[in-house]
Amino acid sequence: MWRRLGFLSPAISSSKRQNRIPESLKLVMLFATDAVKDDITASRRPFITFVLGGPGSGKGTQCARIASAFGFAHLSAGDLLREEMSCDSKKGKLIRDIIMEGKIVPSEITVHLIKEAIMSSSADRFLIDGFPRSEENRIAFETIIGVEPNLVLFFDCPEEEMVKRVLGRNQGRIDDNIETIKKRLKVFEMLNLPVINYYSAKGKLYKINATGTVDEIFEKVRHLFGSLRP
Ligand SMILES: Nc1ncnc2c1ncn2[C@@H]1O[C@H](COP(=O)(O)OP(=O)(O)O)[C@@H](O)[C@H]1O
Ligand SMILES: O=c1ccn([C@@H]2O[C@H](COP(=O)(O)OP(=O)(O)O)[C@@H](O)[C@H]2O)c(=O)[nH]1
Ligand SMILES: [Mg+2]
Repeated sequence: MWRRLGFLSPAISSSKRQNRIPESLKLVMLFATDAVKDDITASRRPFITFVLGGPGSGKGTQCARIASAFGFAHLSAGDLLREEMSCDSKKGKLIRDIIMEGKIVPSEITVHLIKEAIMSSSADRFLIDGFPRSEENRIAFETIIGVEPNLVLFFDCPEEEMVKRVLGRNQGRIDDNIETIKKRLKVFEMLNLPVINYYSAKGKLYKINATGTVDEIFEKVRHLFGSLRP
């Protein structure tokens, strides 16, 4: 059942550049001592699935189905950020500006929100939807939270289909417009594909062809989760 995928073709040759860790994040990592990590991992070791794919590939839709069929808690990084963005604060405004530009919010903000959400849940299995979006995100999560994902799902969808879906989403999102979508697709290719390649090389990636109906795609996902014993 477990398909081990080889390397996907590297999208860019400059992934090293993307690995640079900003000084502010280095400091957070320095203080991510074992005591802090133990917050999450001391009493339990939750089963963690990262759910990746470009904008409109169907991550949120499939996560909702997986959550209800297999008892996972669904944490959408984008939803957590949008909630924080609605606060009338400096941080809220920073997040809004970054999302509007289709860029990636600093890792320490996103990892903190995910950590809080995991800690306030009693679930033993989590879907982390739309994260990590860059190698820097991935390294921050693994350093600060202190665990690696058990499984990484990648919804592989042609750009044309993703654009069509996002433009039809109709949820009033500030980033669901053609200008921002173009930027998000570039960011996905430049920063997210290296993360996908990383987990592929580690044998943790499960790639799903995300074309077809929601039911057809869920059938493939159901097959995978049905074979797991988390
Ligand atoms: N397989 C599918 N076929 C057609 N439309 C879909 C499919 N899966 C999701 N959608 C629709 O496409 C839009 C984007 O889906 P969503 O799950 O929000 O994607 P993502 O979280 O990856 O951005 C939504 O309006 C959703 O209803
Ligand atoms: O870990 C994350 C998740 C999301 N975002 C930002 O939030 C936006 C929307 O993310 P979401 O996952 O909701 O979009 P989707 O891919 O589902 O359309 C992204 O384009 C980014 O600007 C981010 O910076 N870090
Ligand atoms: Mg989504």
